[in-house]
Amino acid sequence: MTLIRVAILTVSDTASADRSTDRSGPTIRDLIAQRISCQIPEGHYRIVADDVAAIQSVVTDWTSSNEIDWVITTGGTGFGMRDVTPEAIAPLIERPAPGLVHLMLSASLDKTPLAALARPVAGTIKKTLVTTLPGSPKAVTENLEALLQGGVLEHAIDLIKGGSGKQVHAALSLSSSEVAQTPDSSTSASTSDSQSSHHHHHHYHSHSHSHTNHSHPRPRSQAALSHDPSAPVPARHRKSPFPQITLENALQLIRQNIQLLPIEILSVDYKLGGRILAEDVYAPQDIPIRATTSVDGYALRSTDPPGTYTVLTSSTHTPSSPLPPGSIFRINTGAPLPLGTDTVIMVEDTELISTYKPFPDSPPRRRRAPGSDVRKGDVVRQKGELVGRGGGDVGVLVFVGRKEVRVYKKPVIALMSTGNELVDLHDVGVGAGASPSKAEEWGGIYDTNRPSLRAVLESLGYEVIDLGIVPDDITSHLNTLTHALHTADMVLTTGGTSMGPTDLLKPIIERYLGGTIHFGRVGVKPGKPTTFGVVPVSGSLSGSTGPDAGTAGDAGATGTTVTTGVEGNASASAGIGSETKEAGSTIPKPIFALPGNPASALVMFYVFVLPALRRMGGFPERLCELPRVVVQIQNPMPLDPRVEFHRVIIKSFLSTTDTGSSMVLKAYSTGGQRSSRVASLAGANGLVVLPTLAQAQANSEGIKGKAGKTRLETGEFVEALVIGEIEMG
Ligand SMILES: Nc1nc2c(c(=O)[nH]1)N[C@H]1C(S)=C(S)[C@@H](COP(=O)(O)OP(=O)(O)OC[C@H]3O[C@@H](n4cnc5c(N)ncnc54)[C@H](O)[C@@H]3O)O[C@H]1N2
Ligand code: MOO
Repeated sequence: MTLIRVAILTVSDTASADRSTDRSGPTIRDLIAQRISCQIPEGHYRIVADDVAAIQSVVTDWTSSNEIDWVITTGGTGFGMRDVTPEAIAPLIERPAPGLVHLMLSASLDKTPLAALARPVAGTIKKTLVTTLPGSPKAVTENLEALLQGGVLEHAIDLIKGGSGKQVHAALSLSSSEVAQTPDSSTSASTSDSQSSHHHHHHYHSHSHSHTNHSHPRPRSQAALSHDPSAPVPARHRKSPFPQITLENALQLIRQNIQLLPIEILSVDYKLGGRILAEDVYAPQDIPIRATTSVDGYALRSTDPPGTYTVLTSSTHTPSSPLPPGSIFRINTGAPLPLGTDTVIMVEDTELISTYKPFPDSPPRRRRAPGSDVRKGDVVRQKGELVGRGGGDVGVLVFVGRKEVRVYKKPVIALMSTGNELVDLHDVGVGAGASPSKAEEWGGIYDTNRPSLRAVLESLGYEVIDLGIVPDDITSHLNTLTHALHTADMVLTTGGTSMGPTDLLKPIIERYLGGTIHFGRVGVKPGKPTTFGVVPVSGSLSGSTGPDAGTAGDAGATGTTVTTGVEGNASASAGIGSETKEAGSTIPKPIFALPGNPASALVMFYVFVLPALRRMGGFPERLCELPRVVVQIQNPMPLDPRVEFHRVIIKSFLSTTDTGSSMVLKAYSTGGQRSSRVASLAGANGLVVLPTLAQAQANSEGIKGKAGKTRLETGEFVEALVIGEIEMG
C-alpha cells in the first residue's frame, strides 16, 4: 500500500481557544502513525470551533487540493446543541459511505449504549475519504480501530484513488489462508537473489526490509484454543493448535498489536539517554547570547593600531561600560566581549609589543558572534528522535538551556521464569533447612533466563520487576501474571510454551486472562514455540512506575488473586482487573512467553521482544528492529527448515585489493548451537540470519555444484543482526 496522506481536523470550541486541550487530534495522529503507512502534510492538522462555515471551509480546502486521501474529523458529532459537524460535512459528501458509519457505530455500541447518540457521517468528496469521529480520545480510538481493522481503510482508499483493489484483496486473502494453513516459511518475504549495493557479493537475507506490501497476518481463530490445563493430561492436544507462522509475519503481528506508551516530562540530565523525544526542541535564545571570545587574550577594537596599551581587567573595569581608548581588556576563552570591543588578540601575540597588526577595516577576529553556535528558534532536536546514549544529545539539550523535555515513557517489564525444576542460584544451600539443595535434588537447573534477560534489559536502561520463579501450577501462574499485568507495561516469561502438560502459558493467557494470542509458533530456530499475546487490563498505564510497583520476589506476598476462571473456565474471561474497572477503560498489555531453553529465550528476546519494547517507547519504525549488516561467514553453517539465528562473533577487517581498501565484517561461529547451550551467546555480538533450507535450495537451483545445498560454506555472505559492539579484527 502506498503512503496514505491524512488531514486531521479537531472540531471543538474549547480546543480552538486553547490548542493544548486538544487530546483527540494527537490520539488520531499517534494511532494512525502506528497502524498504517501514512503522512500528515504540513498544515493538515487543524483545530476549528463548532461552526458550520469554519468546518466547511477547511474541509473544502483540503478535499479540493488533491493532496489528501483521508480527512479525519473529531468532535461535534453528538447530540449537544453545539454539535454541528454532521450538518457541516453531510452536504459536502458526494458519495455517502453508510457501511463505514455502521462499522464505527457498532464498534462504539459494543462498549456503551450511549453510542446510539453519536451521529457520524462518512463518504467521499472528490478523491478524498472523509470520516467524522466522536470527540473523546477513547471513542476516537474505538472508532479508528474499527476503521483500520482488516484492511478496510486501505481498500477504500485504494479504490477511491482508482485502484482495482486487487492488491489489497490479494494481501487479505493470502493472509487468511496463511493463518489457517500456514505452511512452514512458504510466504516468508524474499529470499535473496539480489545483490547488496555495498558488497559486490551475492548474500543471503531472509527478511524484507520494506514493510510495505506484506500480507496482513491476523490472530488465529478463537475456535481453536490452547489445551484446557485443568482437563486430564491425556485430553491435551496432540498437535499444537497454533499455526507455525513466518518470522516476517510474526514481526508484523507485533508491529500491529503493540501500542505506544504515554508521554511524560523528564528532567534533562544524564538519565535521559535512550528516550525518544515527544516534541521538537527549539533553542529559546541565541548561543552565545552575546559576542564572546574564542581564545585567551585581550579584547580591543578592530580599528586599534599596534601600539602600547594599558591592560584593564575585571577588577579595574566593568565590562558593561565602554572600554576607554588606549586600553585593552584581559579576557579568557568563552567570556563576553566588553562594550565597545569587537575583536580579540591572542595572548601569544602580545609580549611587549604586539606583532598583530589589525587594519582599520579588518573583520572582527577570534570572536564568537551572538547566535553563531545556535540561533534562537533553531530546532536542535526533533520529535521522534532518539536521545542517544553517546552524550551529544543530552549535551545539546542542556546547552540550549532546556531543563525538562517531553519524552515517551519507557516500558517497565515484569520478568519471571517458570518451571518446578528451576532453582535460584543464590538460594542454593541457604535458607530454612539448607539441607540438600533443590538444585541437587533436581539435577541442578539454575534459573539462567531471569538473570540473563535482566542483565540485557537493565543494560538497555529498562526498569525490571523481577517476579522470581513461578512453579508449574495454574494458581501460581495466574496470581503472578495478574500481579505482573497490573504493575508493568509488558510481561516477559520463559518456559512452559510448548506441548507438555505443565506448559501453561498459552492456555492461561487465552482461557484465564481473556487474552488474545497473536502467535504461538514461529518458523525460527531457536525459539519455535515463542508466544506473543495481548491481555486487556483495566486501569492506567502509568501505574507501573509508581512506588507500589512490585519488587524482587514479592509476587507471592502481594500478588492480586484472581477469582475469574481459576476453576478452569473453558471460555475466555473478559480481561482482568475488574475491581478497578471504569467502564471500558482497558489497556492492552503485551505478554511475550519465551521458550525455556536459555539460548532460545535470549535469541527471541533480541528478535521479537526488544523491537516491541522500542515500539512502546516511541522509537521510529526504522530503529525498532536491531540493525543488520552483511557478514562473511568463517565456518560452514548447516541450514534448517526454519530460519536460524546462528550466534557469531563479528570482527571488522581491512581488506586491500588492487582497486582499493574496504572493511569486511567476518563472522565466527560460537560453536554448538543447541537451544539449551547458552554458551553459544557468550561473547556473541551477532546473530547470522540463515535462510531456510528451502530458500537456500531455491536460490541455488540451476547453479552447478550447488543443487541440494544443505549448509552455507565458509566465505559466503549473509545478513546478521547486530546485538553487541563489533570488534576490530
Ligand atoms: N512435543 C514437543 N516438544 C517440544 C517442542 C515441540 O514442538 N513439541 N518444542 C521444543 C522446542 S523447539 C523448545 S524451544 C522447547 C520449549 O520449551 P518450553 O518453553 O515449554 O520450556 P520448558 O519445557 O519449560 O523448558 C525447556 C528446557 O529449558 C530449561 N529451562 C526452562 N527455564 C529455564 C531457565 N529459566 N533457566 C534455565 N533453563 C531453563 C528446562 O529445564 C528445559 O530443559 O520445547 C521443546 N519441546
Ligand atoms: O525452537 Mo527450540 O528453541 O529450537 O529448541
